[in-house]
Parts: sequence; structure tokens; C-alpha cells
Amino acid sequence: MISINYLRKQYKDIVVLDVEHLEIPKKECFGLVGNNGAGKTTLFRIMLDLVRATEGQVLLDGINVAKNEDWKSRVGAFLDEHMLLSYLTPDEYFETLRKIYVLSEEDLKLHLEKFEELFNGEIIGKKKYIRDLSKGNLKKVGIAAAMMGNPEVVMLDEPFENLDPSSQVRLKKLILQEKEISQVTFLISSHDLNHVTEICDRIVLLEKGKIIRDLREKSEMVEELNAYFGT
Ligand SMILES: Nc1ncnc2c1ncn2[C@@H]1O[C@H](COP(=O)(O)OP(=O)(O)OP(=O)(O)O)[C@@H](O)[C@H]1O
Repeated sequence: MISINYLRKQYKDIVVLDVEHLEIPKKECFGLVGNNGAGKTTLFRIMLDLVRATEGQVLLDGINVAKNEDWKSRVGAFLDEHMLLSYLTPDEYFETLRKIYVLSEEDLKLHLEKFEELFNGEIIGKKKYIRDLSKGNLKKVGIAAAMMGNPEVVMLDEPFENLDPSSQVRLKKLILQEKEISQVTFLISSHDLNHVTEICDRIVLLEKGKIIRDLREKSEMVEELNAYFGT
């Protein structure tokens, strides 16, 4: 379970995140939505200890992520391309991660097989550097990397952005499958209201850093979000 308590992030005198309390139980598919600048990425970055909060804490099963490293092997994330090693090919990158996560070659093969449909013959064995991949293919590499090593929690920032329509459908299927089989807790930020309401059990809406809705019913999610965004 992830617990967030009195979390505040301030840049100079501007408060960009102000979350009093948020609990994300295990196995939940948690969606995070909000307009540009609402604080979604900031929240994910603080949860991954990439940015330090001004006040408050994020606990993963009681572990304060800013004070202890033990959570790191249990969390996978892809926020942006800076998280990749762009001078490697995808094959080299996955092989590097395989060694870091101490997986067998067979484990890696099985993992990548799950992504075969999503990769659509464009990623593996192509000898193209990650830095030369299209934005969509780069995202696919990042998502596959985030799910490596059997993480309990996977955080994805805008996973559907830049994916072609068939890839978006394939990714949704993959997330739902993974959620069922591996019981992963997914945290997904997205501007795509249709996708996020379809796959998430719960959606939190951020406005100027504050949680203004916490939606759990599908019909309520669709209605409230369409009303809020005017879609
Ligand atoms: N290093 C920084 N210095 C100053 N302000 C920052 C910094 N990083 C983020 N911010 C501000 O924090 C606010 C929240 O940004 P964040 O990227 O978390 O929003 P977001 O909800 O992810 O937006 P988007 O949908 O556009 O990706 C924005 O106003 C942004 O300008």
C-alpha cells in the first residue's frame, strides 16, 4: 500500500502540489488526471524520490521513499525518455536490465514475449539505437523496461501519448492482463480520459496541485470527468 501524508511541493513561493492524504491499496489500477501543470508528474517524481517534497512523506508499505532505498527493487517506472540509456539499442538495454534485475535469459525472453504484439516487429533485433527510435517506439521500450523484474508497483506517465491507435489498444490489454496475472499496482497519469476510465479502478483528479475528485464508479468517472474537462 502507498500512503501519502501532508505532501507539499513548493518552487519558491508557488505551491505546485498539496496532497493532504492519499492511500493507494495493493493491486489497484490508479489513474491520475488533470490539466497541464496540475502536478501529476511532480507527484510521480516525488513518489520515486526524483524530487524532494517541501513537506510531508510518501510511504510504500511503511517505507519512507525519501529516507530508505529498500522500495526501489519493488517499483518500476517510466516517466520520460531520460530514464532510458539512449546510446544502447533496445536489445542491449533489456540485456543490461536483465543483469541488474538478476533475471535468467529465459525470464527476459518470456517478459519480452508479452510485448511482442505491442512492439509490432519494430523494437527487437533492429540494431537501432534508442535515441533514434520514434517517440511511440521509445515509449514502448520504456514501458517494457518499467515492467521488468516483477515490480509490485508500476508508474507510467502518459503511457498512451504518441502511441498509434492499435498500440493504444494493445497496451490497454497488456496492462489489464498484467494486473490480473501479476497483481501489479498500476499508477497511470493520462490526458486520455477514455483509456484511463476504461482500465482504472479509480481516478483522482488534480487541480493546481490539489485533489478535487476521487472517483471509483465507472459511470461517475465518465460523467464527472467529461463535465470537468468539457469533453
Ligand atoms: N523545477 C521546477 N521549477 C519550477 N516549477 C516547476 C518545476 N517543475 C515543475 N514545476 C511546476 O510545477 C507545476 C506542476 O507541473 P507538472 O509537470 O507536475 O504538471 P503535470 O500535471 O504533469 O502537467 P502536464 O499535463 O503538462 O504534463 C507546473 O506549474 C510546473 O511549471
